[in-house]
Amino acid sequence: MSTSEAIAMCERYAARNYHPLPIVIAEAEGVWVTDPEGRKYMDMLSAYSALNHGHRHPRMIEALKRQADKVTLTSRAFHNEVSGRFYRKLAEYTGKSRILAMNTGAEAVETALKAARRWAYRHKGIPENEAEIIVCSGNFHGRTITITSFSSTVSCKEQFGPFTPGFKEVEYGHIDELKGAITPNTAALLIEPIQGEAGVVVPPDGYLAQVAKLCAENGVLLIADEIQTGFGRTGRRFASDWEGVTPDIYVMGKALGGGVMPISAIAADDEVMEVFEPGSHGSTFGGNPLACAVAEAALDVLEDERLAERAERLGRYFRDRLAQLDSPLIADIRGRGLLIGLQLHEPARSYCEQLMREGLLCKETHETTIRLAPPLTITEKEIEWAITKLAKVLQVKSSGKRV
Ligand SMILES: Cc1ncc(COP(=O)(O)O)c(CNc2cccc(C(=O)O)c2)c1O
Repeated sequence: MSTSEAIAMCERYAARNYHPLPIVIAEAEGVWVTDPEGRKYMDMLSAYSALNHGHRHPRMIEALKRQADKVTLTSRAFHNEVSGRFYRKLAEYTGKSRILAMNTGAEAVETALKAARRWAYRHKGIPENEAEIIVCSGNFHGRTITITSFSSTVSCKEQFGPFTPGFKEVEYGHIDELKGAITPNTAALLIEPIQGEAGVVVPPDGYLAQVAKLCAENGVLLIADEIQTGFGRTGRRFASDWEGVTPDIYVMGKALGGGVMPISAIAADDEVMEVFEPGSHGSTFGGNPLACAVAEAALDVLEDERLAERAERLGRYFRDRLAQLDSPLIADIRGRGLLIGLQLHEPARSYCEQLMREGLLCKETHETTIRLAPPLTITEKEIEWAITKLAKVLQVKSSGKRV
C-alpha cells in the first residue's frame, strides 16, 4: 500500500481524534523507520516515550515470539508461569512489595486513584466518599472520564461532563500552594515528576523532595506518574530518583512493554495494595503472560544495556549541542536525560513538518515546544545527524553560525 493510499484509508475510516503528520511508517528498527516508498526517517518521538528500547529490539521480539509459541492469555482466573516472575522483577526494580498489572497508562492511573481512596477510608479514617486527591496544573494522566475530570486542558475535557468529584488542583512547582491545599480529607497527591505533555516541564530543583516530605508529614500518599518518565527516559530508573524520592505508589506504562506490547502497572507496599481483595479490581488482559514475558525482557535490557546511564550521558550531549546552535528561534531547552523540550518563539507545527521533510520525525506539544525523545539506544553519531537537520530547519549552521 502506498503512503497516499494508507493516509486516504485512515482519513476515510478512522475517527479524527488525532492530527498526524502526513507520514506512513511501514517498517522500523532501532531509531529508524521507513515509509511504504522506502524513504528513511529518524524517530525522535518514540511513541511518546514508549520506545525507550528502540523499534523491534531483538530481545523484545525474541521474548514475544517465544511466549507466543507457548501461551498468550489465561485471564486472572488461573495462574501462568510468567506473570509471577515479572511481578517479582518489577517489585525488585521499584523496591515495592507488590505489583498490580493493567494494560494502558490511564488504567494504571485509575488503579492508583482507587487504591488511594480505599486506603484513605480504611487506614486514614477519612469519611467515605469524602477523600480528596490533589493534582497539578498542566497535568496529563490519560483520557478516561475521571482523569479528564481533573485535566487542566480545556480541549481534553470540554463537553465530557459531568465530571468525577474529589479532585483539587494546585500550581505545579509551587510548594506553598500544595501546603495550603492539604486538608484532613486529603488522601493523595498525583504528580508527574517531569510533566511530559505540558511541554517537558521540569519543576524547580528540590520541589519533588519538598513534596515528598510534605506528603509524609501529612499522611498523604504520594502517587508518581512515571508512565512517560520511567524506565531510563530521564537518565535514572525513574525521574523521582533525581531527588531521591520514593513515592508510595509508582504508576508505570509505555516503555514497560518494550515498544512491543501494551502493559502498565502500579507498584506499592502491602498497606496500600491490600485494599484490593479478590473481585475488587482487574482487567481481562491485565498481567497476561505475553505482555509479562515482553516486560520481563524489557526490564532486563534496561539494565544489561545500561539505558538509563546512556540517556543521561547522551541527553546532556544532545542538550549541549542544541544550545550551541544558538538559534534566535529557540526560546528554551528543557529536560532531563533524553526527554527534551525545545521551546521556540513561535508555533512549532510548521517546523515539525519541515523536519519531517528532512527525515526527522518529531511532534509539537503545547503549540511552541518540539519534544525530542529518541529511543535510548540512539548513538552520538545519530544525534549529530539529528542536529544537522535541526540546524538546517532552525536556519543556523550545526556549528552555531547563522546561515
Ligand atoms: C504521564 C502520562 N500518564 C498517563 C498517560 C496515559 O497513558 P495511556 O495513553 O497508555 O493511557 C500518558 C500518555 N501519554 C501520551 C502522550 C501523548 C499522546 C498520548 C495519546 O493519548 O495519544 C498519550 C502519560 O504521558
